[in-house]
Amino acid sequence: MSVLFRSRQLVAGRVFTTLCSSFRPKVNCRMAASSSEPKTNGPNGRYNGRINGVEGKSPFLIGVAGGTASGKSTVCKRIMEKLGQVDVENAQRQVVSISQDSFYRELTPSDKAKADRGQYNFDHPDAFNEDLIFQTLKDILAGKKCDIPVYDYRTNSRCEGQFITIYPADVVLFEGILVFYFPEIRDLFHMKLFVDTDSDTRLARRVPRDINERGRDLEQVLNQYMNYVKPAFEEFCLPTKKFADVIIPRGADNTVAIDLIVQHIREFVVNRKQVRGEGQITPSPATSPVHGARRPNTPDVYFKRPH
Ligand SMILES: Nc1ncnc2c1ncn2[C@@H]1O[C@H](COP(=O)(O)OP(=O)(O)O)[C@@H](O)[C@H]1O
Ligand SMILES: Nc1ccn([C@@H]2O[C@H](COP(=O)(O)O)[C@@H](O)[C@H]2O)c(=O)n1
Repeated sequence: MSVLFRSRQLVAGRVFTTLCSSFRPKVNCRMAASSSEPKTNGPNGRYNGRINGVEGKSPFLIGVAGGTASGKSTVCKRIMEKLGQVDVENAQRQVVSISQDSFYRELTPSDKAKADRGQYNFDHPDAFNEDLIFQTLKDILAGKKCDIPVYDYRTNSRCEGQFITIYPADVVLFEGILVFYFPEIRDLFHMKLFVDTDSDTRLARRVPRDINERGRDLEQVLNQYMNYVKPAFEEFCLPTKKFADVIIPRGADNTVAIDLIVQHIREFVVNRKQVRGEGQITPSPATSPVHGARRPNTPDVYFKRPH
């Protein structure tokens, strides 16, 4: 196994400076399933000697942070595509992606007026409903079905009465600019990714996106960027890069990094389904395992707890 990881590290080059420690085997699931063994507590005592602490019912929760327009949602989409999950009906999905933007606080009338003038700081941690994020992720980890608010950037508010239902899944991706900012939330993730795209590229992507998709004009986008987005990125988002297990330079262009992450997810899912005696996740034909197919019954494919 260590040979495999060493060769993976060489393939990925500088991308995976922390990946090796993420993959370091600490719990063999076959052993962990035994009730006679000593219990091994992970962050928040969640593991307790079993996969995610609840005998395979809890999803593998992945946090995906990074600056605005770094490609967080695109990376999540690529991961889902490679796992053959994009065309799967919502209720049947084994891998789901949720945006932190769904958890912006409802604005007071005066804040709403500020937001309409581009003078509200949506990049400050206070703009997010931290308690709702925490409770939602706890519910997801408990295997509960959850309703996530739908957010409308054009009105700077939630869409009244509209929710996306998240059904219990094997893997949940939670992406956003400040997903690693709040310690209690950060500690919930089993794996933490940081999408590291250079700031000129991010601005060049944000401008057309905000104009075309978020109903803004050029002046508003640039003012907001200079007054709020850039300073908040430096103060609140960038310092959270140090919490990442895997840093992904160039975002979705970095197919090597994405393939390695997908491989890790697949190993988790395969192992859990073995433990539960179920079928396996269906990879899309486009999926390209970095080191080729591996036999699912051999011990080296059992999920290795990342922390
Ligand atoms: N690798 C890429 N090459 C070109 N455009 C990209 C790439 N990744 C993302 N984009 C575009 O940049 C914009 C922001 O990407 P997105 O994934 O939504 O970022 P984030 O979720 O970090 O805000 C979108 O318009 C997206 O289509
Ligand atoms: N009403 C809003 C809410 C958020 N924003 C900006 O969105 C950015 C976060 O989303 P990304 O997809 O870019 O990660 C954040 O930088 C906010 O400035 C907004 O403009 N309006």
